Amino acid sequence: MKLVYLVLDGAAGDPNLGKTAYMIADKPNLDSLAYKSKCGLMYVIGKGIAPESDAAVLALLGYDPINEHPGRGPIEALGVDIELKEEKEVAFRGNFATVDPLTKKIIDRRAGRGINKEEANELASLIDGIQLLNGKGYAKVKATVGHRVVVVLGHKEKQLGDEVSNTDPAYERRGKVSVALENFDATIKPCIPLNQDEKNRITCELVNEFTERAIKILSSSKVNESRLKNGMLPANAILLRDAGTGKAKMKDISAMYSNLKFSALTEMPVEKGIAKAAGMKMIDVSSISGERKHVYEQWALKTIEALSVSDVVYVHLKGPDEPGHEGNLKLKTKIIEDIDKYYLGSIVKYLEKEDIAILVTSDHATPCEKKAHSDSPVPFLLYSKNFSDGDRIKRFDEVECKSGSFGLISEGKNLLKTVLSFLKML
Ligand SMILES: O=C(O)[C@H](O)COP(=O)(O)O
Repeated sequence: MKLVYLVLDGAAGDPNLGKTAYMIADKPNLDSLAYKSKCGLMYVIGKGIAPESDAAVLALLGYDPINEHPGRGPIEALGVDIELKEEKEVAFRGNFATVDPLTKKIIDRRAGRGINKEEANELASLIDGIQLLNGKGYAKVKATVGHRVVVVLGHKEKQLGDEVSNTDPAYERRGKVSVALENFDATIKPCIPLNQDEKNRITCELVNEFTERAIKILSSSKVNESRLKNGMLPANAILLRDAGTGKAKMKDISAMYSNLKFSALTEMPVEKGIAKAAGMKMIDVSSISGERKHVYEQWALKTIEALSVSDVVYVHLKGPDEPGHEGNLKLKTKIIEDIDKYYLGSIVKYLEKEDIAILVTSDHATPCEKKAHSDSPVPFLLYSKNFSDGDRIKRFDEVECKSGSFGLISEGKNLLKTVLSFLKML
């Protein structure tokens, strides 16, 4: 038996707030799969926790998202092949954002999301390599996808700690993980040490000086001059979150699951970094771009190819999350429909012919009404053609899956082992 593990990023919503994209979408493949599948609902990390994708994906893969978390900063750095010097460098996930340079009020946490690759690389190059703390410290900045950057702060002599707060007010640091906040004061926060350790204080000095310097340099950049001229928001600040030091290390995922072979198809640095740290075979999809129809059909082909060399193929599609953050229910629904039509439409017949199971879920809910991640439980379905007793659920959504035979899973970290055991793959 083999398994396709399909994660639709942020696709779930909260039916208590209104009809969700899953409920509205015309998704014949997901709905007919649900009818023949065993379904359920799941708190990905736990009730009351609105996870970021990093902790959520760790849980979906069976890691403890709190105690086995290598830190999002190092994960994103690994995702874009940045090596970290242990305890001499700290990595952060960053956002290009738009702020009022005087008040540090945040106008847009993502500078309107309209940053193209050339602009992002040009802006990053202006602050990459700046010296800090009178030459004792330094910054490395790498643009990744859209408004996202990886920032590495280093010190030439002193040890650095990673127990420091976020300057990005939208995510609150709780131990190794950050949780999404529904309400927050949209102002860049000072970075403060989370304990008295001297090395954390030094990291905070680096962060706060870097934040100030970045605003000054970016605000006077030619890129932002032309963005303003074209009526776009300037990307004149970097919001930092999820500090981590040292290489992202995780248990080898094959060793966790009876030496099953895992492959991964991912889009974003965070999922790429997790898959690499877990020891998965990375399937290169970087050359696939263009219209969603083409992208999803190509991803389906790559999934089928990966199945020839893997027992489990992890597929993480980012699509539905961003319109969730923008509150755009229409676009979120359309993207789910396109995934259903072009990805699942290209693979379901193959799975049935080859007797391959598929597990479909989300890493978290991103309800359009909240424009943020929420702790709402996410629906999942497990399909295998051998199931004679599917749940006869008519639609794949948050309401219908509640009555699925898997019931409500309280912690997503138990899902994969449960499913692999159920499929007798362990
Ligand atoms: O898209 C991402 O990178 C995250 O899931 C959301 O991060 P953001 O709120 O900083 O965009």
